[in-house]
Amino acid sequence: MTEQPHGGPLLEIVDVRRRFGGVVALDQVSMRVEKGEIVGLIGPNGAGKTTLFNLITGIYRPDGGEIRFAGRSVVGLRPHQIAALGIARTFQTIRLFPHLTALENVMAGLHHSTRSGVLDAIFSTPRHRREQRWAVSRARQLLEELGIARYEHELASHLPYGDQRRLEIARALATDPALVILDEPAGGLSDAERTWLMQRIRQLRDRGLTILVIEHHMRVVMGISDRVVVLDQGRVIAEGPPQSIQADPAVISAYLGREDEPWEP
Ligand SMILES: Nc1ncnc2c1ncn2[C@@H]1O[C@H](COP(=O)(O)OP(=O)(O)OP(=O)(O)O)[C@@H](O)[C@H]1O
Repeated sequence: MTEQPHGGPLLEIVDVRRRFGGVVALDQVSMRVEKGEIVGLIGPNGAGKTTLFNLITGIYRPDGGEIRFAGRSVVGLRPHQIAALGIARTFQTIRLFPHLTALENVMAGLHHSTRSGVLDAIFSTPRHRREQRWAVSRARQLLEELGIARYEHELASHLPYGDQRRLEIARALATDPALVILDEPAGGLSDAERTWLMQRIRQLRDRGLTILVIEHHMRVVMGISDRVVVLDQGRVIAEGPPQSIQADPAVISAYLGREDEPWEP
């Protein structure tokens, strides 16, 4: 993990604002994620959740406010620079390299941890061969940990949907991040797959990883989160442990009458 020890929260978002034309997607949003916790980010469709993820990971720039990771501002950094600081993410719509194998997809995530360059690769230097062996064995270990080792040589696009989601997580973990940002990891999964995912996310937290997760599926988000932050129309309307969020009148009324009914089991 690349983050330096410091006193404050691992991720700190202060008064962040972002508009798209006339739409105010985020309006003075502040929140924090402490090291070693799972924070769930919920809210009705269009609340601004994905926009916030895109600001944290450098895809968009905020119009105002501050985003600090391990005490340092990441505003204005490029996505790959933010990733190198120790933030990894998965996407709402799976983004794998479909024509690479499962193993190669994870190795792509390992790329920044290796030091050999193009010339090392062309001349197959001892350093390059050593690093390749290390990358293969680390990638295999991650496939094993995510329960998809049997697909090592399968093209990513040939994996069943739920296993593609697992592969995305394996690839995110390959960068050895301090913070993992998961965008609807339970989307499209079966009940059994969701239960497995919840256990796995808690195990990652227990091993010291910090996790920020957008999730529409309430059983999942309430089951895994240490804290839940609720966005509605670009503002934080509630924040607290899952039990208090489920009983919060502002949260219930934000969801009432919406299509994405939140409280299904
Ligand atoms: N690139 C963009 N261009 C224009 N408007 C955008 C863009 N991205 C987001 N928005 C708008 O910003 C608002 C917040 O969208 P966002 O996707 O962040 O919400 P969300 O909470 O992630 O929703 P969902 O749960 O449906 O994914 C919406 O009104 C959306 O239409």
